[in-house]
Amino acid sequence: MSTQPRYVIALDQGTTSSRAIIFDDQAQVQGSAQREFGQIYPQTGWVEHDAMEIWASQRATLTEVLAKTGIKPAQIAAIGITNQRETTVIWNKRTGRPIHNAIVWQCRRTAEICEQLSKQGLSDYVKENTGLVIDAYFSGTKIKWLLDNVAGAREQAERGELLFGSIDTWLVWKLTEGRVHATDFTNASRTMLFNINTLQWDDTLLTALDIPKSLLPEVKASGDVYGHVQLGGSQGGKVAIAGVAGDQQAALFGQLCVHKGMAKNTYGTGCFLLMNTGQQKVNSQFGLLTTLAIGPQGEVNYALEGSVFMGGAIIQWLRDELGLIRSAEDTAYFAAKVDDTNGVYLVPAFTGLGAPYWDPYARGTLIGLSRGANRNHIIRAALEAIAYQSRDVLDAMQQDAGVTLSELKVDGGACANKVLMQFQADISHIEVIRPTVLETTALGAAFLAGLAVGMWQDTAQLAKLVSTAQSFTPNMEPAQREALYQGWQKAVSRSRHWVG
Ligand SMILES: Nc1ncnc2c1ncn2[C@@H]1O[C@H](COP(=O)(O)OP(=O)(O)O)[C@@H](O)[C@H]1O
Ligand SMILES: O=P(O)(O)OC[C@H](O)CO
Repeated sequence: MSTQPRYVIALDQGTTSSRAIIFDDQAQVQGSAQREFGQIYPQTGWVEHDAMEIWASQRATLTEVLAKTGIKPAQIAAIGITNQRETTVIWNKRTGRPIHNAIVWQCRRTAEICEQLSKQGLSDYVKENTGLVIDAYFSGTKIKWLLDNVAGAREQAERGELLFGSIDTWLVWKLTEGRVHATDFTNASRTMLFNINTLQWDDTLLTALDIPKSLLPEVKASGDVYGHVQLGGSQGGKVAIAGVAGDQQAALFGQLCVHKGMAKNTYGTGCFLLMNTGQQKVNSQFGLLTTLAIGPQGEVNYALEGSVFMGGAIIQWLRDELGLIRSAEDTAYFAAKVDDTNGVYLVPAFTGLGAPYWDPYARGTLIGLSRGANRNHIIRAALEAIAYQSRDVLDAMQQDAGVTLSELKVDGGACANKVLMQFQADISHIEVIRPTVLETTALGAAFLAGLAVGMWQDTAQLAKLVSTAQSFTPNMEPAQREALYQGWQKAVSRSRHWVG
């Protein structure tokens, strides 16, 4: 067997599981390992992870994927890391132990801190300098909460004994045995503490949130070498950690959306639609976020992002709460039994609506029911809701960026569903392009890692390695499309401002 380093490992640390995937130099998956870990809900609306469990699960997948494939550390050119974004860990730099569970991106406990920031008149400042809206989603207020609520934390932080990290930073620290405390631009841009104009930590926001700068990691390019990890014990070897990016930006890179005007939609638990806007920072007028992404040379680019909270999660609800299906795959079968939803709309505003509405008071609505409405119609309405929400974001994005997209690249678990993909093409009047490798997030991290150590030369070479598995061409009359979409907008308006 050749010992040439012709493989890269992507560590994909997600909200519900940790994965390790080995890609070869043709960008083909050679093996993978996955471990789920616990979700901790201490109170309504609070979500935590045990950062030590995350580390253990990620380390285990790394060991397992090497054992499964028989690939030796010497054959690994580099390891890339991609991660659930915003989730916040603070640990003691001497002991390497977290001072508290990680506060997860979904956690709403800091809503009050956000209200105070808004009352201080910081909304415009935050939008202009971080590209974000003031929201509990991002790391900044989570850090403040930990410093204010964990006994002794603030004093320790002021003595320089604590470190903050998003999950990438935590994993790099652990993998390098405490030698490297760093993050990348894409993850930094989700903290609400990072100035996306100057590419520096923002002193005004650090002061407003009372966060000592000594807590913060060094910020590096996504395609830099971050450090080295010893793989395979004393018989093994050192491998570079080269390539770090937040999962949605990694997926954008994995789809090779590295130029202005290229967009992808990831259909996972939620849907995350990102468009690369190149060196141009677009300030959204329609409720989207401005965030950092990665350009063709690994340089910092800007992107617009629309986050939809309920994507594939609607399908889990049909399965787990309504018992209408046994598995997510069943939805395509039942939905295909009917031509349309018979006028039924499902607005999945279970936790309010994200982009472009940002209405925390909206609630789920099943509307348009008539005596003939049956299970198949409701299942179809659930699938269509994923596509309608994506169209909402897509329309906002095209208006903000002043472009008309000719194609939308897709990935994520739910894009396996052909009915959903065809309806997305129809309702958005756009060509939907599904790649052969659906693990685009991991592929993006692998690409960054391989490029950083010279296993691949440039993105033009990478473009030759990826292929389209299937494309879905729009095939709906304009009048029908607009009538359906108007129905959706009417249904959305009925779901809004329901509570509070
Ligand atoms: N064939 C399918 N049709 C519709 N939804 C699906 C299908 N397969 C998976 N899903 C949904 O996709 C989600 C899983 O996708 P994945 O990319 O693994 O998400 P995440 O990374 O957010 O955990 C689940 O919410 C599931 O309900
Ligand atoms: O772990 P995922 O795939 O649910 O992604 C989470 C996002 O990064 C949150 O912003």
